[in-house]
This record gives sequence, C-alpha cells and structure tokens, in this order.
Amino acid sequence: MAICKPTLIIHGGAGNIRRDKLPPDLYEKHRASLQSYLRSTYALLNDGATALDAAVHAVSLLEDDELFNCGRGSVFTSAGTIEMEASVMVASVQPLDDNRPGELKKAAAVMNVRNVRHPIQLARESLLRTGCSPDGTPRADGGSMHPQLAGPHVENLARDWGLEFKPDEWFWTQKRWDEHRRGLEGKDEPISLSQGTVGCVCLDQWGNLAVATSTGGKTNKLPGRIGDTPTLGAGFWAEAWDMFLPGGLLVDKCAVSPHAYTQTTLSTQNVGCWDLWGSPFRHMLPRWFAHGPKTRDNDPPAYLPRSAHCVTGPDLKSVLDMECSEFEPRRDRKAIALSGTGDGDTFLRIAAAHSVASLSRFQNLSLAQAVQSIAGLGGALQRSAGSRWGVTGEGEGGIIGIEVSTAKAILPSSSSSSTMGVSNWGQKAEMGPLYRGNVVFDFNCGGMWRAWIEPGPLGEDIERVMVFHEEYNSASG
Ligand SMILES: NC(=O)C[C@H](N)C(=O)O
Repeated sequence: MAICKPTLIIHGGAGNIRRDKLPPDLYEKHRASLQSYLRSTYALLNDGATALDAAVHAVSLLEDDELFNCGRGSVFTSAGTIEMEASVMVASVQPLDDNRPGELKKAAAVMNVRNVRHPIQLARESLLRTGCSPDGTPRADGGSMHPQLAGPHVENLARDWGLEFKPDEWFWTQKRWDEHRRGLEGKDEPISLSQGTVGCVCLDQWGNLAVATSTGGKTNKLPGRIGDTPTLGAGFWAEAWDMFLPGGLLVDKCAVSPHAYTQTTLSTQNVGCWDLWGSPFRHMLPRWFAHGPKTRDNDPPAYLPRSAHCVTGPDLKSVLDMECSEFEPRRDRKAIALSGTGDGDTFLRIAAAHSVASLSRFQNLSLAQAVQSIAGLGGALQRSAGSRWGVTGEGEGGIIGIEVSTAKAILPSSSSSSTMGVSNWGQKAEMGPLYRGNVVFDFNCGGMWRAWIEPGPLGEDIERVMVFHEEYNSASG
C-alpha cells in the first residue's frame, strides 16, 4: 500500500560558480536538462517505480549529458584518462525486510571504472546481485556482498551482467579536454566551474529512499585516486532507524533540559528521545508530566518501552493503570538519504554524509540543520580547509537529501534562508495517511545545480531548478 507521496531532488554539481562567469545560454542548458530529468523521474515515481530505479534513471540521463561531470561528460585525470565512480544506497521507513531489493546489501559502489556507459547501472547491479539469499544460502547471480568494487574486476562483472560499453572517443569531450589542458598549464577557467558530480535522492510511494551518485572525479586527479562518491559515508549515505514516540518513557537527561537529547544503545535496538516539551506531542504527555521536566535521580538512564523498564515514583502504578490504555508505546521509523558534491578529498576526511546522518540521528537535529552544519557556510567542510579555504577549492561542496518519518509530524526544518526545508506533516488521503518527504540541501560555495519538487500552498507540486542561493536572474547572490 502506498504510504508516501513521492519526493525527489537532483543535483548536478557544486563549486565556485559565479553569476558574472555563468553566461545565460550555459545557465539555460543546465536548467533545461535538470528540469527534463526531474520531470521524467517524478513521472516514474508517480507511476509506481521504486526509489532505486527512479534514482538510477535520473543519474543515467545525467551520465549521458555532456554538461555534467559523470559518464560521458567526465573530467580527465592528469594522465588524460577517464576514471569514473558511482554509488547507490537504500533505506526504508518500512520495517526491515531482507527480501526487499537492495536491503540485504544496502549500498554498492564502483570505482576506477572505464568505458562503462552507465556506471550508476553497474552500481545498481552490484547492489542487487549479492551472491546469496536472505537466509544465507548461495545464489548464482554473479554478485557478492562486497559493497565497493574497483577497476578491471568490476568492468568484467559489467560485461558478464550485460551492461553497455562505449569506446574512449564516446567519453571524450572538447570542454573537458580543454579544462584538463588548462589545469596542467596552471591557467584559470574562463567560465564558471562546478565540480559537476551528479546525484539523485528520492522517496517512493512505499516509503523507500534511494540515493544514486555518479562522477568523473576531480579534474586532473592522479590516476587511481578514489574520491567520496564511491566511498560509503563520505559522498553518500542512507539510513533508517526506529524511534519511540510518546507512549514510551523519557530519558532522565532529556527531562532535565528542554533541548537535551540522549541516545542509549540497548541490547537489540537503538532508542531515541525527542524533545517532547517543545514538540507537537506535548498535549499527549500523561498528566503527571504536565508540570514539565524535573530531575529524578533514581530513574533508569534510558528511554524504554513501558514493559521493559518503567519510571519509578509514588504514582507509577496508578499512572500506568489509568493512562496506558490511551497512551500505548508507538514505534515510528525515520529514514534519510544524502548525496554530496564538491571537493571529495574533504568529504572523505570528515566522512561528510555519515556525519550528517549521525547529527540527525543522535543529536536529534532536523536533516536541514544537520546538512547545514556540515555543508553550509561555516560548516564542518569549510572549517576543515583551515587557512586554505577559498584558495584551493578545498572544503567546497554541497549536500542534498530527503528525510521521511512515519511519525505524524517531524520537527520543523531549520529556518535558515540558505537551507531549504519543507515541513513534513502527514497528509490525509483516501487510502490513509500519506507521509511527505522533506527535501533539504545546502552548500558553502558559489552555487550548486539542483532541481526538486516542493509542495505549493495548496499542496500542489512545484518544480524548482536553481544554481545560486537565489534565482539566477535576481540581482544579489
Ligand atoms: N565533482 C565532484 O563533486 C567531485 C567529486 N566529489 C570528487 O571529488 O571526486
């Protein structure tokens, strides 16, 4: 049964893109490409495609488009060769199910790939071919449980799996060759450069999230260099976790401060604690919490389901007797997926995508806040460049993502003007509640090519295509 409204965001690279160095015709070409890929991918999602297939569809189109640094438009290494990288990863707000495509392996990445027309399709095949069944018995699909595969070995698998190959000439483009030559000669770029990696994050009707990312890497990278795009947790990540919402009991530390958050790992699962005092669930708290937080030194140090570990106190028995029938523990699930672009060496150094996920999960930040603190201005990517910031391109980049939760509501997104957030209140539809993904992005450099669908004031779909923080034609930015 459909439980989610499809949600979609695509990026086409971030970097030192400047308004005065981005001619209108080049802007228009990027805008038209991104809009067309956004539309066809969104149509697929609405027709019932899985998030994985839709994301791979979007990135396959980008890989054939010379404008972007991936597939056919890939940049050259310092040796004048093309070495491509791509990755996919999935997560779901549905309960874990090893029979769901991709769930067994969760992520697959390919690196140092040559002549494969669609590296992203190779990553998809590698994800789905695990070489074993959910119960661990061998399966003859030619795959393995390895999430990262490189070079001639994975190219051989691509042949075995029937993927399309193209000759070197097909990948050669004048624009990238000129960039390569100018770079070797130490000359400046005459027009705006984006680092050009592409990515798609989407949510399907069944609550599955997928991220697909593809790149040629950095212009004049050393042959054999592996970047963030095919490295788990650096240039991409997807994750889902269970949350407990009102009906469970609160962590002591959480009760001390209205904004505190505590996460305790229990034997079989992680449980989280929301800031209930400032949350929309306030009115659902039992009456004995009505006076707000206070410290209870003898309480158990974790937020646990009632049956396992209960709040102590004089009124506990009567509270449970009176309140529990109307206050059942409810387990909700949250999922996120992220794709990055920019200086991959920095993304690697700070495990950028996984850092965003950890902030969201363990610090209980909205995804918008978490993305901002890593990829926004003054965020961890920028800070890690130190005194080299603005000189070498180090630390520059951006991240796109989607979060979705089966709770009736999630915490509102950051109000920062540079971090786009769409609130995620469950929508009522005939078949029951539909959840909407929350599209987020941020970047710390001149621009990031991106396109997404957002809800208008009446809930209608609105397409957005942007490169700067503001519209291309606005005076500022
Ligand atoms: N184009 C990019 O975004 C570059 C990519 N992140 C890399 O460093 O390999």
